[in-house]
Amino acid sequence: MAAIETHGLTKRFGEVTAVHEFDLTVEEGEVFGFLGSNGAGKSTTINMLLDFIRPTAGRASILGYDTQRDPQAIRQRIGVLPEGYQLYDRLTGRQHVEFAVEMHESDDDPDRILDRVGLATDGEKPVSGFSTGMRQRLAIGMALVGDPSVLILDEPSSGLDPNGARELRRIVREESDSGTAVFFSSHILGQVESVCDRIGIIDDGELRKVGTVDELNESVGAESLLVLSVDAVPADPGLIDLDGVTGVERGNGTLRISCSDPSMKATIIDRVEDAGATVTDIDVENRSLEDLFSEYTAEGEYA
Ligand SMILES: Nc1ncnc2c1ncn2[C@@H]1O[C@H](COP(=O)(O)OP(=O)(O)OP(=O)(O)O)[C@@H](O)[C@H]1O
Repeated sequence: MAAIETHGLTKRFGEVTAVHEFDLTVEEGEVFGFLGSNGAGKSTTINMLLDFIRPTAGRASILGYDTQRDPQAIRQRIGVLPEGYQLYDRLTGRQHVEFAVEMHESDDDPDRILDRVGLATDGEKPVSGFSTGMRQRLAIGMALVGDPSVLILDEPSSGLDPNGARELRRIVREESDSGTAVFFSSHILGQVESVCDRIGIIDDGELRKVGTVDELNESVGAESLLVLSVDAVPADPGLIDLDGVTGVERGNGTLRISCSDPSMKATIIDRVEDAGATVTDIDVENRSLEDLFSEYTAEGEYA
């Protein structure tokens, strides 16, 4: 049974389509990176999975339970690090974990949880004295309570220093090794790339690409980036209409053209010169996953 499954999941807020027809499957034990820049639709998707908001269309299930019909059954089986979680300054770290243990009716040992997130010696301190990273660790610890089958982590690395981020990756891998599916939402490629089995890139409410890191690297490796220096950037040389051209970015005196068919380079240069520009230099760069991500997320830069 899939850990998370969505079919045509859609959410509109008035004119804004925050999530458009997402079809996603996350398998048991899989670490799925949900990658997108601010406003891409990540939190809206998570809020629908948690039944905090209702979809405009489509449906979702977690561990076979429908998110709208069986939210209670889902809550008992998942751990969540929500966006904008709240901690109580007066309470200690340990009290927070104890609270989570009670809520889950679990028999987890709070000290073991605190130890897993590197707060073993800070458990008796009030949270008011916690740094941002310590708060984040505590919130992650609370999400681990009850041995969840699915972990949903919204921007789990925010506030963590490099050590904390490494510890988080270790925890995520441990959870995955024990069969827990992890839905890891982030806007930082490096954090997703280093720990996730598969990545979904979302932008502007659309799921643009899904694959393993290797698959995504392969798909982008087939592409090259042609950088043309020009005396004047032509208004619209119509490059995007050419077969094999997947993106065009206009810069100051440059045109950066993503192109999946290397034999198109001469045609592209002809088009640019036909549009009245003189090409003064030509450079070809290999593409990386980073480029793919920025291509899908750089607002309005690629036409
Ligand atoms: N309650 C709401 N009412 C109106 N628009 C909303 C609402 N919630 C989200 N949106 C819009 O939906 C889009 C997706 O927002 P969402 O918060 O899901 O993005 P995100 O990927 O989680 O970004 P961030 O990392 O900044 O939280 C944005 O355009 C946002 O402005």
